[in-house]
This record gives sequence, structure tokens and C-alpha cells, in this order.
Amino acid sequence: MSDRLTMALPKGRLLKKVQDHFGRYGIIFPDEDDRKLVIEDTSGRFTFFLVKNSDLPVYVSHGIAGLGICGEDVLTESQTDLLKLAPLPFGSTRMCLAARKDTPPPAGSGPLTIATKFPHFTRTYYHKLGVAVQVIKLAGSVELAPVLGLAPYIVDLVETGSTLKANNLYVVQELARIRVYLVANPAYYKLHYKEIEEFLEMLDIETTEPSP
Ligand SMILES: Nc1ncnc2c1ncn2[C@@H]1O[C@H](COP(=O)(O)OP(=O)(O)OP(=O)(O)O)[C@@H](O)[C@H]1O
Ligand SMILES: O=P(O)(O)OC[C@H]1O[C@H](OP(=O)(O)OP(=O)(O)O)[C@H](O)[C@@H]1O
Repeated sequence: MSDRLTMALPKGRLLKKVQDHFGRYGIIFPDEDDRKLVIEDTSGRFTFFLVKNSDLPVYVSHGIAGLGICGEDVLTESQTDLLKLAPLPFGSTRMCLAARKDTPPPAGSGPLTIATKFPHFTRTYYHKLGVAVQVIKLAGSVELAPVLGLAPYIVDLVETGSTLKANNLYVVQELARIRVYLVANPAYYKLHYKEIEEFLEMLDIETTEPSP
């Protein structure tokens, strides 16, 4: 492959935001053929791989893509050791405990039954507090669980709150702020330190990792 930097991008709701943001800095990639999964930006600096959100840390940790753009939610669940270079100014959400409006907040040290797409985050969060949890893992539409009686509580991402509202649920407690990060494979970062730092300077964001 050429000496372009390689970056994995999530195919879902973040892609348009990345495209708009990068476009402001002259990193333009086409979207006319949205079935193409390997694309090159017109400035000649990047090759992008369009991957499923939850697979993104796999590609970066294996060094297939040197860089990636990924939410902290996915990073936490992946249990990979990627460098979080800098948060990006879009895609922020809140990880929340939510329930039906007629369910009171949990009291005492559990056990709490929680349905979620984020079992690792949920177990870690409550274990740190000494609260016992039974986690029911779902792949999506988590808001259905309290509505249908699968679990009284859910842990899920909340952005606008409209999904909770439409299903008569409420935020019991905000557990964490979740941001979207530019991440790197540690070895790739060392190898391409100069180009990556130039790219970060151009985006006007500072690295959160010390220099190698
Ligand atoms: N409203 C939102 N809901 C979920 N994630 C959001 C939202 N807004 C921003 N994000 C961030 O965007 C990232 C990518 O969201 P996307 O919808 O593509 O993921 P996903 O639903 O997990 O993807 P997939 O359905 O392919 O598994 C999330 O990991 C999260 O950090
Ligand atoms: O607060 P809001 O703006 O309503 O956004 C939050 C919702 O969006 C996400 O789901 P997504 O659309 O990815 O569907 P999924 O649950 O099937 O993964 C998230 O899991 C919430 O359900």
C-alpha cells in the first residue's frame, strides 16, 4: 500500500459527521458509491476503511488501520489497548441508567437487573460501587426491555432523549459522558508520529497522549 495514513471509519451515524468535519480541512472523500469500503481522500493523504462500528477496534488493534474514529462506549466494550489521541467535537452522548416512569430509582446494594448493549461498562461501573448486577446482553432496541418486562432497568446511550421519551422511559441517573475519539494503534503512532501530529495540529486538537 502507498504511504497514505490508514484510518478506519464507522459506517453508521458518525460517517456523515466525520465527512463534514474533515471536509473543512480539505480532506475530501467521495460518497457517490456507498458500497465501496476502501476509499481514498482526494488530497492523497489518507486511505479510509469503512467498518462496522463495533468492529473498528479490531481493525486498529491488529494494525490493519493505523488510526480510527470511535466512541468511548465501543472502546470500553472492545477491551483493546488503543491510544486515545484526541476527542472530536461531535458525537458526544451520555451513558445513562433508565427505566419506565413508574419504576423508582434503585435503592441499596442490589441486585439490579439491567439490560444493555454495554455489559462491560455496566458491570465495571456497578462493581466499583459494590452494587451487584445481573446483566442481560442485548444487541439493540434496548428501550424495549423495560417496556416488555425483560428488565426493570437499562444502561444505554442517550443523545436527544427522544427514544426514551417515545417509550415512556426516563433517565434515572447519568453514569458517564461518552465522547468520540481519534484513536491509534500504539506501534503505528510511533512509526508515523510526525504525520499524525501534523494532522492533529491541522484539526486544531491536542493529543491526550505523551510523545513517544
Ligand atoms: N444517538 C446516538 N446513539 C448511539 N451512539 C451515538 C449516538 N450519537 C453519537 N453516538 C456515537 O456514535 C458511535 C457510532 O454510532 P452508530 O450508530 O454507528 O453505532 P451502532 O449503533 O453501535 O452501530 P451498529 O448498529 O453498526 O452496531 C457510537 O459508538 C457513539 O459513541
Ligand atoms: O437519545 P436519542 O437521540 O434518542 O438516541 C439514543 C438512541 O440511539 C441509539 O440507538 P440506535 O439508533 O443506534 O439503535 P439500536 O438501539 O438498535 O442500536 C441508542 O442506543 C439509543 O437507543
